[in-house]
Amino acid sequence: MDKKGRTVLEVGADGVAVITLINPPVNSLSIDVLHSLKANYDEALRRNDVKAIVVTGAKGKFSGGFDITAFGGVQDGRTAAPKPGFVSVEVLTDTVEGAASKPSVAAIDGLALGGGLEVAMVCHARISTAGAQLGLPELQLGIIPGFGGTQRLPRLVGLSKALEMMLTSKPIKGEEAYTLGLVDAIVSPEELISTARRWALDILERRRPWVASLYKTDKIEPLGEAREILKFARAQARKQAPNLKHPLVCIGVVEEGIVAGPRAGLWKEVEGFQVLLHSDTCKSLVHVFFAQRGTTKVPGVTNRGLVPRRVKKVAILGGGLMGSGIATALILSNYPVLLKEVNDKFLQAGLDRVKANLQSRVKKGKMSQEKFEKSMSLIKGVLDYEGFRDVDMVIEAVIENVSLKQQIFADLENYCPPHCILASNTSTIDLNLIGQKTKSQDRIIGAHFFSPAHVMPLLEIVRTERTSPQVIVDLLDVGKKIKKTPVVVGNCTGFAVNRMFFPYTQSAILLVEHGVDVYQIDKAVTKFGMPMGPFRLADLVGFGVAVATGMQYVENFPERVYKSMLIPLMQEDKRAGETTRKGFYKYDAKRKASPDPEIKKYIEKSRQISGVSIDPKLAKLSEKDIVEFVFLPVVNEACRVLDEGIAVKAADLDIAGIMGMGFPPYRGGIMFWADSLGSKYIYSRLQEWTSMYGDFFKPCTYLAERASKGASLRGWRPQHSSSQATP
Ligand SMILES: C[C@H](O)CC(=O)SCCNC(=O)CCNC(=O)[C@H](O)C(C)(C)COP(=O)(O)OP(=O)(O)OC[C@H]1O[C@@H](n2cnc3c(N)ncnc32)[C@H](O)[C@@H]1OP(=O)(O)O
Repeated sequence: MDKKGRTVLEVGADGVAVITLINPPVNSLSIDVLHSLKANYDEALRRNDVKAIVVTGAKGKFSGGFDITAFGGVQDGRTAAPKPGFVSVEVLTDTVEGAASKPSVAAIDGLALGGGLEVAMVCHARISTAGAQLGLPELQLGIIPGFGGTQRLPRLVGLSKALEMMLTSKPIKGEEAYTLGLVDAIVSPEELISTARRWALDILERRRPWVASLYKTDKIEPLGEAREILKFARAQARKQAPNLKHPLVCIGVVEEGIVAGPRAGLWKEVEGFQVLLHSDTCKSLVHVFFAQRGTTKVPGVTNRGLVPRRVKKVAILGGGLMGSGIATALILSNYPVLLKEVNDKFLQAGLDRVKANLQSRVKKGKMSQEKFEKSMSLIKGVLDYEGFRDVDMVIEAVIENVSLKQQIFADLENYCPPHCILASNTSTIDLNLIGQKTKSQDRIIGAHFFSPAHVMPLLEIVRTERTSPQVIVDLLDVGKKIKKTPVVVGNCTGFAVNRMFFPYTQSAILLVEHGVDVYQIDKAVTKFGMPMGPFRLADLVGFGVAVATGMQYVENFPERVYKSMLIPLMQEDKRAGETTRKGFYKYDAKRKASPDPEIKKYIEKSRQISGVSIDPKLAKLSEKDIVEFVFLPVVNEACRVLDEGIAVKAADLDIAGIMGMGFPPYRGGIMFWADSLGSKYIYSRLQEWTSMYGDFFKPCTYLAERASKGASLRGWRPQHSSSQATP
């Protein structure tokens, strides 16, 4: 079998051996790289012409850490992993760090993450470039550092900072690493290797200290203080991520090192790593890691060798909540933007919203005043189309009105240059309809942002059967530049996210009409990991939107809409959600939600209209049952979305749900989670509920087929990856 990566050893006339990690694209530490690293180290330590060692990574990147593609194989036993503790203790601690006669220096450029930084911390000094990223992001994958990072990082930067870096998974830049003492010098990329070589010789000749990080004690806080820090970190972890064990394991392992000594800590790390590697959380988060990177791989589009065209100027139509949010996202990434409105008043309001969005960043310390001013200088308000003659992309974000949008697109065709991308932020209207009065169907595309657009990470890119691949590639590139995760989907009611999650509120309402408590549902769903339950979400979005969306669904999927008057009844009484201070919850002046007993009367009335009576079986629903009632219809709709080719692959739906709705990533996404329950189980539950509560729950053909074979829901790719899909 082909080897996956290697290291090379080169010995210079100065007696310094440079060992280079080579495994593109990020020089990850595959099992082959680790074996090769050990072999080269053994050789360097053995050879008489080698006095000192420098470790570095090829092509300006030290290492992105352990090879994440190897996780699956190790988890299911296909890949023979080295025995526990072999890399961490035997190779890195006892051979490299413990080398009695030859010092090692890490030369870091680009990135040193996870296992990469752990290898560097084992060296006796670290030289870095200013822009390099250093961090231990293992927790984002559901594991803890496994090559001694939990022990060495606190000894190099102190306990508080080390815990912060590990628990948030956020890397730091070389400059900060130098201030903290994680690296010993900052140099330019050109001087990196030569400085590291000299440094290694200086250590050998005792002109610089020979430091084994594992045994440093000067940065570690005294025991009493350390215990307080650990206690605080534990409380925070329990509060922020009550469903997750691995942050607590990490804190426990760090504590062991402080209380019982670093070697005991190393072994506890080995033990914790092994257990977590096989956890469902790790499997889910690794899936999410690759799924997120996979959204930009669209068969028939991104494999054609098309190069994204440069978008130099963007125009946005509409300065409302969405338009101003989109404008904010664009100027934050240095795109010059024209914001068009219909009159001065609206225009000023739009510009003010953009300003407020940026100011809130300044207030939170996330943006400097200088960057604020620079960003604001990139936006220009206009009232006509004159400035549109040299824009490369337009994003329309006006109200959801078909004839208005048709007129706008016809105007755009007249004013914008012929190459200009014509995007709409519609969340409901058919893009074919929007472009009906133009001859530019090939450059019409959906750019569906989620509110608030400058914060939410998802960008649904909606293609019609006529959108050209070049335009999709262009928008994918813009999406990446404005730091969104783009997911390419087909044209249908609600596209992927809203369509999948329409049944989310629907089944919750069905349960309520059958006697389940509103707040019990929200509690079960938030405990499962959603940022908020369906009722709190409905309040946030506002009932106006809920009713309008509901109508779209009744029109397009009448057979599977649960028709309830609950929301319209409340809306009639001017309870329309958070903005009216009353919805399913009541809100105080600070918008804090609390349950409202008054909603009982609306529920009673809507129950009567629906002709539904309280079902005593549902009165004692467990939290698990509530979660399944709410999410299995979402899975059912997701299956339809996949089967119709609206989504290219199931993993895209996982990411869409995570990024667009806040589905907990540690459950892997909606389809990944569904497969953990099994298609047979889901099918049988939906069937049972269909017989009891009607066709709202009826499993779709795709789900029925998969269940009959006992097959996974994800392991299938649509034959037609086109956007064409009729609901
Ligand atoms: C024992 C140890 O303690 C355990 C570990 O080390 S676990 C690993 C810890 N390391 C990490 O978590 C880092 C993960 N990687 C990242 O955060 C980012 O990829 C990065 C910052 C390195 C680069 O980001 P960016 O430049 O935006 O490129 P990105 O698209 O993410 O990655 C480029 C490619 O490298 C791959 N890649 C990145 N890190 C990888 C890794 N550690 N292993 C395998 N592949 C990796 C990506 O999958 C992607 O592949 P693709 O082109 O086929 O999609």
